[in-house]
Amino acid sequence: MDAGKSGNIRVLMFPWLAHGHISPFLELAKKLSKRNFQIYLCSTPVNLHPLKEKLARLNFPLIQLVDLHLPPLPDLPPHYQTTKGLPHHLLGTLENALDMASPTFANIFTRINPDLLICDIFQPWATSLAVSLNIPTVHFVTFGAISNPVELKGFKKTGVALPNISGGSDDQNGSESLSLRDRIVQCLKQSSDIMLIKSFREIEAKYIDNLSILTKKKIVPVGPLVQEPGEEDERAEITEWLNKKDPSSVVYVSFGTEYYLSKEEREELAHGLLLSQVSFIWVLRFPHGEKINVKDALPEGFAEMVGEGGLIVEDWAPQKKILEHACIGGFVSHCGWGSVIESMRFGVPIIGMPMLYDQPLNAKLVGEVGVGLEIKRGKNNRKIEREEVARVIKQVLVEKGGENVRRRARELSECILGKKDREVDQVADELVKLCGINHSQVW
Ligand SMILES: C[C@@H]1O[C@H](OP(=O)(O)OP(=O)(O)OC[C@H]2O[C@@H](n3ccc(=O)[nH]c3=O)[C@H](O)[C@@H]2O)[C@H](O)[C@H](O)[C@H]1O
Repeated sequence: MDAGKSGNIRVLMFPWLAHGHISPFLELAKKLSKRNFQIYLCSTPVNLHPLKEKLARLNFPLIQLVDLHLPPLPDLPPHYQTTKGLPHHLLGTLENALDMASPTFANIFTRINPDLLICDIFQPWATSLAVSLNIPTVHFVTFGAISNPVELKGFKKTGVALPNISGGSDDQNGSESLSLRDRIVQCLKQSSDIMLIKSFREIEAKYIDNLSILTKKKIVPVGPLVQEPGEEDERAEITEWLNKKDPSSVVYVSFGTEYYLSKEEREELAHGLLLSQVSFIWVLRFPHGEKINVKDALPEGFAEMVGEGGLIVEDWAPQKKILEHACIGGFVSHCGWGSVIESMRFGVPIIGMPMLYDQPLNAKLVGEVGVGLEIKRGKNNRKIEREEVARVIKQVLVEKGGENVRRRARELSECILGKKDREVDQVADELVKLCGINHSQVW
């Protein structure tokens, strides 16, 4: 970096191709651009297209979206170049396709000539490129410190598979691409001494400190970074249904953008919702090309039994808008990190139903912070059971026993609101120091 340079620091941001990663990068880009950082956000066209329209409506002149075209692969057409809606068996293919795009990324990098690269921890070749050009790299971890990257073995302890996104196994059984753990370790070894994380000390202080010791880096929390619901998220039919419900009387059910319930899980969840007698709004999603119609996807006569007591939303729902609504009293969630933080921001207690990756650890954190309870799986078969689903929903939303959780969720939401953007100011300071440029920032 050129210490003599002044003006706006130019940041190239390069998240992994997942909605749950791109959203936090975009929110950080918005906040840094308001502090005069020039941001270039790089991803595949299918990931950037919905952002183009949104950013055009909002006022972020210092954010530029940069298309990265992956090499054409027979089973990975352009609309599959994202994890959103991608059939699970293609995750490794997507990871390999991104690796194959490293020369294209190198051309983008040299054309933009950034002062700083903010990158995910799955693309070590991007970090290597920056190091070779003497440009500092900062990694931005979009999941919690509790599931910190260095202790990936923790995922095994919780009995869930690692994301097989690298095509190879985590045990590096000679697969042609790097294992997830190797990607992360290589990234951490090459990057600068600070690492950003989408978290905050009020919920993760001990895990953030532990991560700093493990990685020997200064861990800089960026705060909750929750996108405030905009008018564009309005879905009149959903708002109309919610407006008819009493305060805190409805449970919202969603499993993020990458997990799809099995038939058996849908059955148990559906019957659990019926048994709970709590009104619900349930986002029902299927991978591209595997969509089932709602009538066949749910138990026989479910719609008739539920009547106005439940609303099924297919494919996509305005999650922040729903969580913000006064009638929502709980969130049955897979505990993806983005959903956990959003539920905390809007003060909605979580009924954890973790599935994969970091989600069991996120569910553990939710319990430790006191803003939710976890649906325990069957002792022998670790399966979801309808009676347990109903028990936890009723406890969190209705019963006296859930009062502490409901109160703690409200308290944490007020704490988050009171923080404003304190963490982002510190992030901006750290990046200016790292780049050694007289950055003209006013905030
Ligand atoms: C970091 C990684 O993100 C992954 O993303 P995933 O999409 O599964 O879940 P979230 O992180 O909750 O992210 C999901 C995001 O999609 C939004 N949404 C989802 C469904 C919908 O119908 N409408 C919406 O607006 C939601 O508001 C959230 O922002 C995995 O969790 C993984 O565990 C986590 O470590």
